[in-house]
Amino acid sequence: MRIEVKDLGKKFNKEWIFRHLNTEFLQNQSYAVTGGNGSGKSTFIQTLIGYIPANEGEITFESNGTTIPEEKVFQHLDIITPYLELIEEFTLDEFLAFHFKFKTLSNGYSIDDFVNKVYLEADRGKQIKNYSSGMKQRLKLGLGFFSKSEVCLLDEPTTNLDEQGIAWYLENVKPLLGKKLLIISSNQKKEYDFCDNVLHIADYK
Ligand SMILES: Nc1ncnc2c1ncn2[C@@H]1O[C@H](COP(=O)(O)OP(=O)(O)OP(=O)(O)O)[C@@H](O)[C@H]1O
Repeated sequence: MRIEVKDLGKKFNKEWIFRHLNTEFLQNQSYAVTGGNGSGKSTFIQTLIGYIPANEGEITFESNGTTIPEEKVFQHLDIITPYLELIEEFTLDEFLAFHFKFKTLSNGYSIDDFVNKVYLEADRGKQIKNYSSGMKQRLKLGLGFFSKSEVCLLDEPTTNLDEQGIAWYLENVKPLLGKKLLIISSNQKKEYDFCDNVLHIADYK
């Protein structure tokens, strides 16, 4: 998987958040997208995956030299963001049965393995709306960590995690290095200091 970004620009009203952004994201490499609060990290991630439209430029997703049609891009990636809503009415078991109809677990993983990995065994029959914010975040991150998708995008990954949760994040994100195309949007060094490449969003003002 390779993502090519050509002359990308996004503005809200008359203000450019970023402009003339040219870069590429290569298979099995890791990238941090950094910048202060309000610099445009989340906007960039959302524009990259087509969740919000760009005002200028082009984004191409390629697999084995073939362009992936826009409507199929989602089959290749997991995106974990604070604005991603879980289906709160579902219990964990119901949610995972639904989610993994569309996505595939990592090789050799079962739903039970997934539940163990995100430390939610005791809560699998509970509706997600009754989870704490940290439990929801562990579940969301697990969807990126323990899936077979080639691309994992993490926006502010340790939001709502306590010290133990942050240690769990680091323990599980690092094995993805060299195995997935990993893009982490963050302004906290400890969330991304293991990445091979850094993109400062403010360089594209
Ligand atoms: N839907 C929107 N309409 C208008 N302005 C927006 C919208 N979404 C974001 N912005 C503006 O775009 C700028 C970048 O916001 P963004 O959320 O991408 O920053 P960020 O780097 O992710 O910030 P943080 O670190 O605080 O999460 C901000 O000035 C924000 O107010």
